[in-house]
Amino acid sequence: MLKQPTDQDLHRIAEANHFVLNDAEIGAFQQSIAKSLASYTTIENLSDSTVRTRDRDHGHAPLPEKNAYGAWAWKTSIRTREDGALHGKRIAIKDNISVAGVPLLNGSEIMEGYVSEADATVVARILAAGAEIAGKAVSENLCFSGGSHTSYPGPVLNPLDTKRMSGGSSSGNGALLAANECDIAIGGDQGGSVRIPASWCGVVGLKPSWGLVPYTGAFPIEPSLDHLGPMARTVDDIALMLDVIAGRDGLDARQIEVPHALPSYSTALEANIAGLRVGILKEGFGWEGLSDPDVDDAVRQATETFRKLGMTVKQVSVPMHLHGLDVWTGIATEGAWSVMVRDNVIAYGSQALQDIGLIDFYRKAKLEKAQLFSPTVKGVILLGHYLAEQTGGVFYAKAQNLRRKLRAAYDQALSEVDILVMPTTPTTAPRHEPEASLGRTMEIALNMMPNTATFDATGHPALSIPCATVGGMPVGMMIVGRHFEEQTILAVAKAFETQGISQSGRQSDEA
Ligand SMILES: NC(=O)c1ccccc1
Repeated sequence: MLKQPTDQDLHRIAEANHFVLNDAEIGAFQQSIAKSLASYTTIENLSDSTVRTRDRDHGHAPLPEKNAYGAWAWKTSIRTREDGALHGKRIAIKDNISVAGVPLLNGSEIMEGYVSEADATVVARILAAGAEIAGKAVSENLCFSGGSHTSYPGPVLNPLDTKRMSGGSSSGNGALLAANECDIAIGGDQGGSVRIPASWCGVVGLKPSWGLVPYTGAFPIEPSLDHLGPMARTVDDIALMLDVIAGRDGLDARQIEVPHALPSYSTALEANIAGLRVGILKEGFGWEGLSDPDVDDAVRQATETFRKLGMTVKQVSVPMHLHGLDVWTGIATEGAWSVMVRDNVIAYGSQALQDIGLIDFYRKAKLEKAQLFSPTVKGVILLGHYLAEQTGGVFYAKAQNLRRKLRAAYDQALSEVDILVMPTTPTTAPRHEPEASLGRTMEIALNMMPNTATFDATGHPALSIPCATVGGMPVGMMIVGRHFEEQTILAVAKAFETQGISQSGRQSDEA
C-alpha cells in the first residue's frame, strides 16, 4: 500500500523540481493526491493476468567440472513436447532472457537470488517447437561488453584457445557452440553481442532486423537497440531457429516495422543466388589502431568465393559508416542510463508487456548493491547521468535523428548491391588480460564494435559467418542485408558455407 506523502515530501519534491508551494497549495495537492491514490490501491489489487512460474524442473547450478569454459550459468533439461521443428535440438539461452522458474543473472552479481517468473516469447516458441532448453549461457555484465571478461561469476574462456576471450556479450553462447555443448543458442545484440562471439568462436550468428524476433521477456539495454537472434554451427540451424522465433507476439513495442507475413527461412536457403550483387564496404576495413590487416585480407579474399558462386562483387563506399559508432554511442550511453539505471528497465511511453517481478527485484538490487556494478556499467552511469544533467537528452535526441540518416546511407548502398560485406570484428579473439587496469578493462570491452554497433542503430539484419583462420583463430565475415530480407543473407551464407568447406582457406591460415 502506498502511503499518503507528508507535507515535507511535497516541499522536497517541489524544490527538486524548481518551484515552491505555500500552505494552501500543499493542502489542495494533498487532497488531489489522496483521490489518485485510490487508483493505485485498485491497481495493486487487480491481477494483470501475466503467466507466472510454471510447474517444471528448475534445473541446477552447473557442476564446475562440467563447466570448463565458465560458459553455463545454469543447467536445465526442459522439454514440453516430443515433436516439432526443433525436436532433438539442445538449446542454450543467454542469461538475460527469462526462463520461468530459472535464475537470471544477466552476468551481474546484483541479480543473485532472482528467479524469472515467465518464459520469454522466444523460450515459449522454442519449447512449443519441441526443443530441449539445456540451460542458460553466461552473459556479460548487464550485456555491456563485447569481451568475455566482465561476466559474473567469472570470465568465459574461448574453447578454441582458453587463453583468449570468447567474445560478448553472448559470451557463453559462443563458447558452448564451439565446444559442442549445445546445437543452437539464443543471444542478444545491442552493439554486436551476437556477432562478436560468433566471430571469435568460429560459429554463425544472426542479428535479425530490429523487431523481427520479439524481445519480450529479455533484460533490455535500450529498446531501439535491443535485438535477439540465433547462433549455431550451421546456417541450416540458424534458419531453422529463425523460422521458430521470428514474428510479432503482440507484446513488444519494438516490432512496429515487422511485416505480418514472413517467408520460410529454411526454404529460402535453397534460393538461387547467382547474379546477386555483393558490395565490399570500403569503410568496414582498416580501422585505425584497431584492425588486423590479416583479418581484413582474409575477408577480402573470402569474397572471391562469391564470384565463384556467380555473384558480382564490387567495392562500395558509405562514408557515414565511419560515424556509425558515434551515433550508436549517443543512443546507447544516455539511453541505457535512462532505461537501466534511472527507470529500472521500464521504457516509459511504451505499451510493451512489463515484467513486474524483474522491475521490483532489480530496483532494490540497484539501491543496495550498486557498488557491484561492473566497470562498463559504472561508465554508462557516469557519462549517461552527466549527459542528462548537462544537456537534458539533447544529444540522445540528435543521435536518434542521425540514426535515420545513417540508415538511409546504407539503404542507398543497398539499392545498388544486395548485400554488404566486411569483417565482423577488426581482429580475431584477443587474449584475456586478468591483470588489466580499470581503463584497459573498459577498452577491451568496447574496442571491437565499429562494424557491428552501427547496424544495431540502423536495424539492418547482419550475420557473421566464419570465413578463414588467422593465427589458428577464426575470422568472422559479416553479411548485411536490407530490412526484413534475412532470406537473402541466409541463402548467401548457406552457399558460402557449402563452398567454403571444400576450400583450404577455411581450415588453414591465410598468411
Ligand atoms: N550488448 C551489446 O551488444 C554490446 C556489445 C559490445 C559492447 C557493449 C554492448
